[in-house]
Amino acid sequence: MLPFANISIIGLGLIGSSIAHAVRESMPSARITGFDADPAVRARVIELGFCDDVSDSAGAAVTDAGLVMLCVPVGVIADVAAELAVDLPDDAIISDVGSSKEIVLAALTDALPGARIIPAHPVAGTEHSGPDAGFATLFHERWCILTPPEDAAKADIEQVKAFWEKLGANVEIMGAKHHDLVLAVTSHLPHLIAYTIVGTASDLEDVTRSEVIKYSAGGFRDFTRIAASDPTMWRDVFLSNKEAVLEMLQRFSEDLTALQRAIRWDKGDELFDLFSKTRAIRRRIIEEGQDDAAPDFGRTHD
Ligand SMILES: NC(=O)C1=CN([C@@H]2O[C@H](COP(=O)(O)OP(=O)(O)OC[C@H]3O[C@@H](n4cnc5c(N)ncnc54)[C@H](O)[C@@H]3O)[C@@H](O)[C@H]2O)C=CC1
Ligand SMILES: O=C(O)C(=O)Cc1ccc(O)cc1
Repeated sequence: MLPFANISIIGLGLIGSSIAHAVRESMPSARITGFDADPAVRARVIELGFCDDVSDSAGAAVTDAGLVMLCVPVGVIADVAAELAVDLPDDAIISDVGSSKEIVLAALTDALPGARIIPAHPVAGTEHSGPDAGFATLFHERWCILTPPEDAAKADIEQVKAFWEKLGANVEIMGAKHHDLVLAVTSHLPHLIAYTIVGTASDLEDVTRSEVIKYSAGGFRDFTRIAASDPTMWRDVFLSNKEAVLEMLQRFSEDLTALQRAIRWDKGDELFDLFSKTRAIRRRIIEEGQDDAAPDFGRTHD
């Protein structure tokens, strides 16, 4: 049985379009209605044909929905929820794919009192954005974390879980606050480090830009991929998960200072011990078959 017969997707970029492609593949009889605030995106989605209907307002897109999936940057979720509030059917489940969850849960609860809210975060993506970037297999064997409010109906959680499993994801359920702490270290901090390191390299006066490009082997190249991620989306992630990101950044700077000291004072044993520990972590990830599901260094989709 289909988890949902009518699915509305608000925001038709990388994640929204990937969900649409994946629904088309795994639930071909489900009807997909889309909306995006950008008219150029709407026009492109009509050309690409991955929605059955493209509406010209968020409200019009949700009137028949069983599931509404908000696939917009976290910073506009509250506005979008307010925009569609009067048109949201009483029995629809509203969900999202935002990378930080505590703020999303608060925004949806405020804007849509009494609604059936089951936030989600597929821990899968790429550095690309827009409706051309989506693909049906994005969620295969990747984690999708649901962060339902404490009073959510079990049946609603199960229905959204079944939906993501149909798209090929493995589903985990956790509290929004815990999600934000975990993702701060596994995804948000790595992105922040990538943005920093690529920025630092491009600022160096005695290394020309062409040398940075020419010799960007291995590690640095992986960082440039991450640092090419969407600026709007990542600005919103850092501002919406401020507390956890700052906490992890504090720990990271302390560890960096310790490493700095070890290099300065020739503490080879300390460096060797740390690098052995980190190598063991990587090997465990590979052994457990999680290298593709790990968030998310070095993963490319071309
Ligand atoms: N990019 C990634 O790898 C991942 C992103 N996410 C989350 O998914 C969400 C969407 O990200 P992407 O698809 O990558 O971004 P994207 O930039 O590819 O798509 C976002 C779309 O939302 C539209 N939009 C912006 N404001 C809107 C509004 N007020 N009403 C309707 N549409 C609006 C934009 O025009 C754009 O087409 C974000 O919340 C992000 O945190 C989650 C997992 C992975
Ligand atoms: O492209 C990568 O390596 C990513 O890390 C993709 C990604 C970006 C944001 C998320 O919330 C989850 C996954």
